[in-house]
Amino acid sequence: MSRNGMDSEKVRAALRVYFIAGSQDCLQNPVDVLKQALAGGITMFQFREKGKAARTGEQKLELAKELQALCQSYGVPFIVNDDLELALALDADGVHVGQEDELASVVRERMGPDKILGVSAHTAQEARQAMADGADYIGVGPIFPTQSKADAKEVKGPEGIIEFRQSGIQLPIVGIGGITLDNAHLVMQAGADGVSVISAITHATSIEESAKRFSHITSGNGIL
Ligand SMILES: Cc1ncc(COP(=O)(O)OP(=O)(O)O)c(N)n1
Ligand SMILES: Cc1ncsc1CCOP(=O)(O)O
Ligand SMILES: [Mg+2]
Repeated sequence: MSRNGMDSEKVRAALRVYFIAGSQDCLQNPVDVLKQALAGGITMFQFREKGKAARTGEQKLELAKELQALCQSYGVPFIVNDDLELALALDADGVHVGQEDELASVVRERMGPDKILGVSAHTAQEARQAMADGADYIGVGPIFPTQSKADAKEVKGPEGIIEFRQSGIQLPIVGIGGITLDNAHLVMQAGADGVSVISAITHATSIEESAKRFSHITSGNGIL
């Protein structure tokens, strides 16, 4: 057991197919989207209700509760993006913060040792700081160009993950940004423990099939 409660091997396993979504990403009811993604085998879910079309206040809270209950029924961790107060109110499984959000050290302090803390890191220095702050994993990206985040930083390519590993970062890493069924294997080969995906699942013709294929690719079985 690591000092942050969740065993790092369990974190690595949970990162394999890390689905992220909010209502702004979905072409159908987000509850139905998550149901299909769970049926397809996603291993972790991040509630990221963000942007102009996002729900706020009571509507955001109600949606979060519904999505959390679904995750619980599958035994899949439910992580909240950015909103520490919401995560605390729901007793969510964890929080993901970026460099412009609440300080990771504060999030760890307020959530306690047993919750999952994810931090976005763009440099090895940020990754080391995240570890010192009690992060369980780091999100590295955008690996490829993305349409899902307007203020995304410059594209890193899978090389970005290779560089992190070469500089000695051993924390669990999930790649994010523009990851599809065609390029996910490159992210895993670069040294990531998993892939974080929004549009390749939310916009898929079959959400369940897309999640299943990501699961297959990230389990080391190659491209279907
Ligand atoms: C798994 C994962 N990695 C990175 C991010 C991006 O976080 P951040 O940089 O704070 O940007 P927003 O998602 O808040 O717009 C993430 N959400 N998840
Ligand atoms: C939240 C986030 N952070 C970096 S890229 C990104 C969006 C990823 O979305 P997509 O999988 O649709 O490219
Ligand atoms: Mg953020």
